[in-house]
Amino acid sequence: MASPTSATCFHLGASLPRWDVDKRTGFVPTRPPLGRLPPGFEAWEAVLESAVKLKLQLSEQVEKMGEEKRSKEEDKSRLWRKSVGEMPLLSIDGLKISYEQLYRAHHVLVFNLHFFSHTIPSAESIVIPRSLAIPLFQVSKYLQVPPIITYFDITLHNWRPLNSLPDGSIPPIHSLQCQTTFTSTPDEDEFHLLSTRIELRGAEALECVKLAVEKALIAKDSALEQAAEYLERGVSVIQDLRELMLGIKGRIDPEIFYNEVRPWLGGADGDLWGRPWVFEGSEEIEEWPQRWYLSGATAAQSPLMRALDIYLGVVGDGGQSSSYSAQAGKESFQERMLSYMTPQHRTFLERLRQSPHQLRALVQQVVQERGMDAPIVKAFNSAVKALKEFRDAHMVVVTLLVVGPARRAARKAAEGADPLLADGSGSAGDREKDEKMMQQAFGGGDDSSDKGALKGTGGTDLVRFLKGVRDQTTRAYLQ
Ligand code: HEM
Repeated sequence: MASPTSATCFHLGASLPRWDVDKRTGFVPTRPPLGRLPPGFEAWEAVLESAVKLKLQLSEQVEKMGEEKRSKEEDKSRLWRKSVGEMPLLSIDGLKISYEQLYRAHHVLVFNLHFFSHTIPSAESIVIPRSLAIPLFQVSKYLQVPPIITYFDITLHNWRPLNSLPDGSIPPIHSLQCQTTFTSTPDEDEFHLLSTRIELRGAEALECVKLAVEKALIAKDSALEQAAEYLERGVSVIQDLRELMLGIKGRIDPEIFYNEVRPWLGGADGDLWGRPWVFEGSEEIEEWPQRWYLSGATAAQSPLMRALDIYLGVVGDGGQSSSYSAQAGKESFQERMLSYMTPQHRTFLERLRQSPHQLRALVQQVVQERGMDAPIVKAFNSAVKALKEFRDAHMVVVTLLVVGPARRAARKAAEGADPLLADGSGSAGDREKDEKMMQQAFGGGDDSSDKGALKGTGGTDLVRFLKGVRDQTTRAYLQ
């Protein structure tokens, strides 16, 4: 087995700050994200503030309202969109002095973009005015992230502590609130903050696995024992992530989530009426990177989950059909998700993936030399099991919040009733009921032939996709 060199032990620890990754908070910034742009950018902030205060409604909801209410909502959103068109065209030069300002600018502009696009009546086309489109494209180009709402905007950079934080302390996971939501509902707050909490708690798992790699490289008895101990600690953190995930039950009303929150996060490729999003003036942006995608925000863009997958060898299982491997001529979904992350996080993950010292390979070597009973082998398999169980919990939550409401809506629609009047029966549900529903959703055969397959906000055929990733995780077990 390879012995460590200073370079190999050094490879991640020293580079953490450079990649915007902290060993205490992971991919979440250590300080609360900026809450407001400097006064010169007040026009963008004011428009966002007014969208939130006006409680703008999704056009798909408005079109189901009675005539009077509908026309009131349409007038309200039309006036708001007019105010967006009347914003001055601001130069972004003044923002370039700090990443915090640029991140806040992206956050504000993409919330404005989604308020704008998702309130346009179905009979009208979606044309984003220059006053919004041009600065959004400029900021996105500067940051090298897509001009659309991403996980970074709604999760990693969308929180503030409930109480002020003493200098140097890390954000307390249970005492946070969102900076911006579309619906001002506690359900939406909980939804975004769940991922923020998981990212924050998960930082310790990353650190443990990183230390386990460093110890495993030494390959001596005592170092391998220490590596196993670090991995076991990582296992208990991943188990905490599962508890956090399941703890969401009862805190988000599935019908509110499915009908009122989730549609706001949809991207340019997911319009219900198939309309393109036209960005006025975007052709004036020089050297615009053509490869950017414009799908909606999804936690599949989570750098934490990707890092755990890389560490535990879930990524890169040589050519087997999976969400990480591309089909001929097509980038895989997971590859595409990388392009929604910041270049710092992308590079961090790419470095991790290309590292010549992969934990799974190191542990595999131990299997050959010492057999399956070696503590590090058992600890590695426990970590894979914990990650698989986290994915099972995720599928329970997806069943509760997406599959269940979608089925109820389809049933009501087929019966000719208004799907929005569904009884919300998914909100309580005991464990047995959840699991039965999950079995029905995920337990059957491959639904790839289902033309009307349910889509995630990231654009996947979600049942098939999530089953695939779970199976891929089980393939990482060592035996
Ligand atoms: C709470 C409500 C949640 C819902 C309704 C939900 C829904 C979904 C859906 C529909 C997908 C399929 C991809 C797509 O968007 O097209 C997905 C994928 C994914 N989600 Fe979630 N999700 C939730 C929470 C989370 C959280 C808190 C995390 C972790 C931070 C997470 C991590 C992932 C990952 C990593 C994927 C990619 C597939 C995988 O690696 O297992 N999700 N999610």
